[in-house]
Amino acid sequence: MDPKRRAGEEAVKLVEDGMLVGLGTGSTAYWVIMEIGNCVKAGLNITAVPTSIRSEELARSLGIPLIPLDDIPTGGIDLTIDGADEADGDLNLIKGGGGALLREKIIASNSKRLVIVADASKEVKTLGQFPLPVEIVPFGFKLTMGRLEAIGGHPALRLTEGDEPFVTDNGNYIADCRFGVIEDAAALEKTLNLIPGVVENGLFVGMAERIVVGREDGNVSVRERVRRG
Ligand SMILES: O=C[C@H](O)[C@H](O)[C@H](O)COP(=O)(O)O
Repeated sequence: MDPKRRAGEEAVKLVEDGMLVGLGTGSTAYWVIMEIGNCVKAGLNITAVPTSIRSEELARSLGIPLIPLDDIPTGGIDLTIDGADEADGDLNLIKGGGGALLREKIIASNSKRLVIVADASKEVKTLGQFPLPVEIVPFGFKLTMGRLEAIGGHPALRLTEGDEPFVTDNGNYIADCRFGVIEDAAALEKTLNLIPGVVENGLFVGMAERIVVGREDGNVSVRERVRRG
């Protein structure tokens, strides 16, 4: 079985009756949503909120009950299960390879628990090999990219296969940045979000509670965040 599928199915064991569940985005979260769909068909009673239009469509097609975000209290999501592009030893993450980082971060920051599903390729010692997605507004995007360049981000505008700017679910662009090794993810996250024109960035610092990793040998490993201080 695909390691991503194995991780997804294992993580869904954390979903309990009555929960409000955040549905992630991407090829690993796909398996989470599929498995939640199976559980709902088998009688699991949950409601869910999606992190992208793609995940919303998939969830709807599977009959997973969705509720509008505006109908839930701040911080009211019980559990969100989502993928990641990189996860370091402290479970700090790079997300947004699929362009869903803004909605994912809003959902994650309103979740009591964030559980990450991944295959082993996502585990890294230090973040930064995967280009860091930064969501920027189209207005003045070249100026904003100049600011990202000035702080060492070497930004590249994400393009579609047709060479048009990739547009997020929120109508924005993505600048994929190469900062090299990211020693202080918390500081970089803040610095980026202070640049006018930047909406959000793909660094998720101190948010994930645990990571469920599907491995090629058929095993699944679970690692929890060590709380410091
Ligand atoms: O924008 C996309 C999300 O952050 C994904 O969760 C992330 O890119 C990981 O996706 P995948 O599981 O497909 O590698």
